[in-house]
This record gives sequence, C-alpha cells and structure tokens, in this order.
Amino acid sequence: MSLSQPTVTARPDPTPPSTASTFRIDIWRSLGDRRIACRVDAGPGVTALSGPSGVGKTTILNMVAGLLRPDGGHIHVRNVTLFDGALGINVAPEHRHLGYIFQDARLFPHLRVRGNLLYGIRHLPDAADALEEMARFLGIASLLDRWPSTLSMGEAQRVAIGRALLTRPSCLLMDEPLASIDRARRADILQLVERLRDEVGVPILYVTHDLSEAERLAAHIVQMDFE
Ligand SMILES: Nc1ncnc2c1ncn2[C@@H]1O[C@H](COP(=O)(O)OP(=O)(O)OP(=O)(O)O)[C@@H](O)[C@H]1O
Repeated sequence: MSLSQPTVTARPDPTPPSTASTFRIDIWRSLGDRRIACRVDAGPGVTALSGPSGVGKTTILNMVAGLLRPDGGHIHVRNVTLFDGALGINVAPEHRHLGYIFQDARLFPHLRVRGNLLYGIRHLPDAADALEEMARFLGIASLLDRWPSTLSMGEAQRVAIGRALLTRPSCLLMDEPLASIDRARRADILQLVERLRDEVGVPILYVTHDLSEAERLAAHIVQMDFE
C-alpha cells in the first residue's frame, strides 16, 4: 500500500475556486441562543481551527464531517462539494471520505488493535499488507494483538490515526488529539502529526485551543471568536 493520498473522484465542485484550495468552508448554525459560524479558505498542509473553549470548534468539525447539518453555507474539501445549503447538497458522512480523530481515540473496545485497524478495509485485497505498512509507519506493530483497554492514550491515539488513514481519506479532521495525552507523550504525537503532514501529505483540519500548537503545525490558522 502507498501512504500517498488518492485522487478524489466524488461530485465535482459546481463553483470551482480561482486558486486551488483544500478547505473552502463558510458555514453557520444556531445552537440554543448561540450562533456558531466559521470561514476557511486554505491550501494543503495543516489548517488549524483555534479559539477559546466553547467557541464552537468541535461543532464546526462535526459539520464538516456531516454529523451535524449547518443552517446554511457551503463546505468544499479538495474541490468536492460536501454541503451546499443553497443547492440542497448534503453528502452523507460515510460518503465524505474523511478521517475523524477524536480527543479520546474512540477505538472499538470489542476488537483488538488489529481488528480496529482492519475495520473499513477488510474487503480490500491488499488489506493485510496495508495494515503491516501502517503499523510500521506508526510504530505500533508490537501492539496488534492487544485490546484497546490495555493501551496508553498515546498508543490508542496512534491506532485511531492508523484506522482513519487506512481508509485512505481525502483529509483528516483532528479534534484536540493531544487533549487526553500526558504532557510527556505529547511531543511524540505532535511529531507524528508533522510526519502525516510532510511524509503522507494528507491535508488536516486541526482543532486546538492552544495557539502555540497551531503555530507550530499549521500553514493557516483560523481564529474563532464568540459572535
Ligand atoms: N446540542 C447542543 N445544544 C445546545 N448547545 C450546544 C450543543 N452542542 C454544543 N453546544 C454548545 O455550543 C458551544 C460550542 O461547543 P463546542 O464543543 O463546539 O466548542 P469548542 O470550541 O469545541 O469547545 P472546547 O474547546 O471546550 O471543546 C458550547 O457553548 C456548547 O455548550
């Protein structure tokens, strides 16, 4: 398996941008008496969504993933339209080809690490080779027969990243991936995100409340504020 990213072949964007942008997002949604809105126009690499707790970063990521419907606007990722309120386009989450990395890894507890990694790619003829290559890349080959409950948070987060990457997503959505990891192990995961950016070349929409983390990783930072 190659870790390089595939060409996206889903629905073409009806209004292509003048410059090639990876994330072209302009969405809003009311939650209770709050209005959460965000605009992004960013190229490849890491794009950070930063801002204080409660400003709506996770809500925006959930809308990009298709887990929450925006009240209006549009979401284009690598020139594929995932949502367009005016045109009535709302691609189902399972057809968006995105990889979502949550704060707390969310591995399937009833599957060993190997089963978690194979989830979603079992049907592929090269699944076993792809799994081996990914395990080597992430340094988790020795963990393949372990249960998720026996992993440290850092190890679990690596497995979650591997599970997402193996489905060959067009981009990764990462929601505070360092949040549940002890300080000593955070540098390892930060380095891994840099390798995803530089060696795998997968575009990443990265949520963090920590501006220094955003500045270290991201070519483009979107600072969210309360409206
Ligand atoms: N289903 C919901 N109904 C009403 N309000 C909600 C709902 N989900 C989230 N909110 C509110 O929307 C706001 C944004 O939440 P969100 O989790 O997106 O913020 P965040 O910037 O990711 O915060 P944090 O950094 O603390 O995770 C918060 O005030 C939250 O309480």
